[in-house]
Amino acid sequence: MCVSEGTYKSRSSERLGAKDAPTPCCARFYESRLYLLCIQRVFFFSWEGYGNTVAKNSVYRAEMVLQRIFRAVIMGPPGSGKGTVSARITKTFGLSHISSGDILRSNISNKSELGLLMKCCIDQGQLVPDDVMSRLILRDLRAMDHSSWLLDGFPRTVPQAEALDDAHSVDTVINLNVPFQTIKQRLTSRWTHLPTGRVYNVDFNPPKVPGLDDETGEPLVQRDDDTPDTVTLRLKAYENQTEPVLEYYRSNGVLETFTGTETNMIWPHVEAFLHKKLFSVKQKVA
Ligand SMILES: Nc1nc2c(ncn2[C@@H]2O[C@H](COP(=O)(O)OP(=O)(O)O)[C@@H](O)[C@H]2O)c(=O)[nH]1
Ligand SMILES: Nc1ncnc2c1ncn2[C@@H]1O[C@H](COP(=O)(O)OP(=O)(O)O)[C@@H](O)[C@H]1O
Repeated sequence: MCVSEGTYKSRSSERLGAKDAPTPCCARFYESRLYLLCIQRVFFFSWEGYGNTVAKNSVYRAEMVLQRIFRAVIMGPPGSGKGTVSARITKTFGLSHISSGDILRSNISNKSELGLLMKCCIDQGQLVPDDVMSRLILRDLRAMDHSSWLLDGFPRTVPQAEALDDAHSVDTVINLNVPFQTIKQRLTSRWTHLPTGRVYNVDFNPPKVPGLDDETGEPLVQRDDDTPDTVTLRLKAYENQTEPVLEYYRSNGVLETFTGTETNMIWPHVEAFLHKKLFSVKQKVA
């Protein structure tokens, strides 16, 4: 169901408080005549880049082939290493990786009107409205009915988590708990290969040739929303809108939190946890 402009505004101001009520970008989504058109496009658009990512990731390691579908979500503040850890999870366990940010950026690169409105939200450090986002992701998940997946960047609000729950059951939620101070420095030195979402960092994992993607040789870019001011706004949005989702999953008994300041220290714990989790899923089925 589409949320009306009035409903959206009143829900948002309840959640954010009057001073944080929706700012021009999101309001423009709803005021614009484009809105209905956007919703339709969310249903019918197809993204080649996204299809390729899914295809690449669907090669399962033989020993990890599951007899039951396994669905996971990875959460954490911007820059906590969700993309980096997701790449390791997909490589090790063969889950298909779906990144909401990559899907949005792929849409933006098409220069559609919907994409421009999304870019406006992203560049202002705001979240894209829930109903647009939920339709976008759930539509893609419907096309993966028989796959195990790892969802990165969605849900980011409680209504998004509820929309996901209505459609799919989530086996586990991996929460990367990394201090904000660590994050700020990482994001301003993040370089991204936009077509695949591969990320690099001048300190942590620099590309072999500065400025170029290791696999394709294509140029890397710094994201427009990785500036210090926008990072501050994104962290605020995380605190206000995404932290309640952690509580939602904690009370559902599926949240697993990993705390630290370095991905290389966190990763072995995530890997061991998933090994155990996947093994127990397999045992239950056998
Ligand atoms: N210095 C440092 N950088 C890291 C570490 N882990 C990830 N990064 C970098 O931090 C940035 C943000 O990581 P990313 O996986 O994109 O985080 P996401 O925003 O949560 O998806 C990227 O440039 C990564 O290469 C780490 O342990 N140390
Ligand atoms: N589930 C979502 N709901 C609303 N907005 C989203 C969602 N996922 C991504 N976005 C938008 O895209 C931006 C970039 O997301 P992402 O690539 O996941 O960033 P990061 O990995 O640094 O947290 C977010 O700051 C937000 O504006």
